[in-house]
Amino acid sequence: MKFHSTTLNDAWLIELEPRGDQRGYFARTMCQEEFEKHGLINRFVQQNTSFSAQRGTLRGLHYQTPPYGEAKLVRCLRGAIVDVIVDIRKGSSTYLQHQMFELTDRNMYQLYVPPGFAHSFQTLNDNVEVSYLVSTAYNPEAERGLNYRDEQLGIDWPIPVTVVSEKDSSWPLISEHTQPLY
Ligand SMILES: Cc1cn([C@H]2C[C@H](O)[C@@H](COP(=O)(O)OP(=O)(O)O[C@H]3O[C@@H](C)C(=O)[C@@H](O)[C@H]3O)O2)c(=O)[nH]c1=O
Repeated sequence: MKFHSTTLNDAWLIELEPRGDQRGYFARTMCQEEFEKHGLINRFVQQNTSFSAQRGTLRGLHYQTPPYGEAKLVRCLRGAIVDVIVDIRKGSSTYLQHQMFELTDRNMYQLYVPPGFAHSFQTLNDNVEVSYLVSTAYNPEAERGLNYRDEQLGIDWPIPVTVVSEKDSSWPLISEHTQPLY
């Protein structure tokens, strides 16, 4: 695995290193030792998969409040997505900055999202499957979101949003929060 730093503190774009032969390829997608060497959380408690039928579907931006913050390791198994993450850690020098990454079933990239980040993705084609590991169990009481239309975030979604859950269209704007986000 190759670890590429991003513009955001502690978030990493991880490039798989496939070993090819006449059958196809083999690649590691997570390695406790290599993750530890790079200072990444290397213990995951849940693996999730989601399928989105329609191009333009948006999920997010989601996070869990402390002490239930999660690291996520995200990979697109079918189709393509743009994955957008936002640093919501108040003391961080990249606070409220976001970055967008294209993850596809071909490009061998996966994204490591540290705790204290809001996470989202938009699908770039129909029938998209995304799989991700998380380091903390799902806790509905700690579940929060940023609004994908929040102008303060200024996210330039690459294509029109076609499908979004009611929950995700109703997250408050950052300016409406009276407490720190994270
Ligand atoms: C996340 C999650 C949801 N659920 C349930 C709640 C609900 O009934 C159904 C669908 O949940 P959601 O609408 O939150 O699914 P979704 O919008 O796909 O949520 C996911 O979005 C991406 C962007 C992330 O970063 C993930 O961590 C997760 O929050 O599944 C679980 O049972 N366990 C879980 O771990």
